[in-house]
Parts: sequence; C-alpha cells; structure tokens
Amino acid sequence: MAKIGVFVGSVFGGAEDVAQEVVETLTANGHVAQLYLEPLLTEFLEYQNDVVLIITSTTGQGELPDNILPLYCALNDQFPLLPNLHYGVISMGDSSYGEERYCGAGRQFDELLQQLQATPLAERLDIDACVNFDALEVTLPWLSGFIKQVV
Ligand SMILES: Cc1cc2nc3c(=O)[nH]c(=O)nc-3n(C[C@H](O)[C@H](O)[C@H](O)COP(=O)(O)O)c2cc1C
Repeated sequence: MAKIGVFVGSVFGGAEDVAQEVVETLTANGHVAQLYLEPLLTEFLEYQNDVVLIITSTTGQGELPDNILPLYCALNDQFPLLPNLHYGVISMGDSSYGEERYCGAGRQFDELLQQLQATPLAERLDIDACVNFDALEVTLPWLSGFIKQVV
C-alpha cells in the first residue's frame, strides 16, 4: 500500500475527470490516493518520500493550466531536491497545436521532476485528443503498468 498524491492541471475539466478515475482505481488497488485540484507546494512536499502522479492538460501555447502553474513555479523557484520521490506524468494535449506545443505542460513537469532528482516509475503518457476521444482508454492500461511499479 502506497501513499499517492494526484496533482491535477485542468482548464475544462477533462484532466480532472481522468484524475478522479485514477484516484478510484488506485484506491480500489489498496493504495491511499488523494486528489489535489488547487495544489500547493506544501502539499506536494508531503509526498517527497512517497509517490505523486501529475495529470495535466496543456493550454495556451504549450503552457500549464492556471490551477497547477503556482505549484510548478514554486518547485522551479525553490528547487527542493527530491531523490526519494517516485512519480508518473499523464499529459493531455492535442497534436494539432504542433510538435513544440504538444503536451507541453506534462513535458515541462516531467523535465522539472527529473532535474529535482525524482524517479519516474513509468514513461510519461502523452494523450492526443486528436487520436483518443476517450482518454481513459489509454490511461487505464498505462495506470495498471504504473501500479505494478509502485512498491
Ligand atoms: C485554448 C486551448 C489551448 C490549447 N493549447 C494546447 C497546446 O498548446 N498544446 C497541446 O498539446 N494541447 C493544447 N490544447 C488541448 C488541450 O490540452 C486538450 O484538449 C485537453 O484534453 C484539455 O483538457 P482539460 O479539459 O483538462 O483542460 C489546447 C486547448 C485549448 C482549448
């Protein structure tokens, strides 16, 4: 049983819907999962010896949604090293915005967590709204692989 924080970045609610399903699945698998919709650095740091999942859409031109941007900026500014943190990133986007911008928010978060010395438990999942109308179709198989890596 692991303690898993699910930190969400969403503009129109799609990533939030995915995150709610993810929390239900994690809980059904015996983990203690908590959803954060307006995530703060203090909340994130409570997981520095545990597991976090970032589930974020991309907005603007490859940018982070407003609700998760303060957490990203605080991590980037304070730059706390997190060598005991394990994580996963589910990044939602749309490839019609172009390669540079596609899933930019999740990519930025993934890169930052690697710089902070956290360890990914699975390769980032990029979900393309052009291809996957139902994000859960790709999320749930990815999540079952992720869960197997959680000790
Ligand atoms: C105004 C706007 C800007 C967007 N910009 C990007 C972008 O730069 N890159 C990308 O991959 N997707 C972009 N998207 C697509 C969204 O990330 C995608 O539709 C996502 O599933 C929305 O999730 P949400 O409902 O949680 O916000 C954009 C969507 C909108 C409406």
